[in-house]
Amino acid sequence: MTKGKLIIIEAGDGSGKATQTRELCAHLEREGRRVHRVSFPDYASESSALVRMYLSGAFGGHADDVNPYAASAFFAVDRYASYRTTWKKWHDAGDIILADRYTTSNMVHQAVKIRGAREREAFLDWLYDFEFRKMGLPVPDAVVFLDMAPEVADRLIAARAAKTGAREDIHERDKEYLARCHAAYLALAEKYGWARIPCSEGGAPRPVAAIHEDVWRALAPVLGNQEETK
Ligand SMILES: Nc1ncnc2c1ncn2[C@@H]1O[C@H](COP(=O)(O)OP(=O)(O)OP(=O)(O)O)[C@@H](O)[C@H]1O
Ligand SMILES: Cc1cn([C@H]2C[C@H](O)[C@@H](COP(=O)(O)O)O2)c(=O)[nH]c1=O
Repeated sequence: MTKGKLIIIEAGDGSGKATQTRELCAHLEREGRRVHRVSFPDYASESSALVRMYLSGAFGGHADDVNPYAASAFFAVDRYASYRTTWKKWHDAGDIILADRYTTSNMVHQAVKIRGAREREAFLDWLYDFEFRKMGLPVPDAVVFLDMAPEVADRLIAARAAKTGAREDIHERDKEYLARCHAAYLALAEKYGWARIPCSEGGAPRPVAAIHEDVWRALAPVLGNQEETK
């Protein structure tokens, strides 16, 4: 059976993933494509209980307090539940699935806790085996990395928090950790051929529509887009 396409929108915290996933979904819908959005963690589901405990500091107030294997398992289990209860049927039917974060977030946000290069590689091998082979989650067809400078993302998070009153989680409030994550995103994008889209210049975010145009163009070979951006 031909499965659908699984496209991942990845980036550091507050870098525009939800915004660009929405833009891409709306564009594909205008083209008459069958497309669905999912996002991880799946905060609305009870399957994310351990993730919520971890991010709110129940196991320690710093990201590095929780070993990456344990934390990765929390996120992977949440993904498995979402796949089996929600989007497997759409993927099996040949639809396009747009995911705001995926295993790729564990590859960055958990792997950076491991300082040694050899140990980090061993972790990435373990993670691939755990999520894709043992759990049977689908391997993405394409990964788009939104490259927003950490200091710009930080301002976007602060502006959003001022509007919504949302509290920063243990990852978001650790700026040194977020800078390590950004460096890891750059390295993994290069290593795995993720499409890197520059999202800020001169200390400011690029316009949402301009970023979307680049995302659209980057995905044309995978999605078979018929036309340029509208
Ligand atoms: N290119 C942009 N220019 C200006 N503001 C933006 C841009 N992209 C996103 N924003 C705003 O920045 C904030 C963060 O964006 P968004 O929620 O899309 O990021 P995210 O990566 O999904 O965040 P998180 O990692 O916290 O889930 C939102 O308030 C959004 O409206
Ligand atoms: C899915 C997933 C996420 N993470 C990390 C990445 C972020 O720092 C948080 C989630 O925060 P968001 O602002 O709600 O996107 O969790 C991870 O380490 N592993 C994962 O699989």
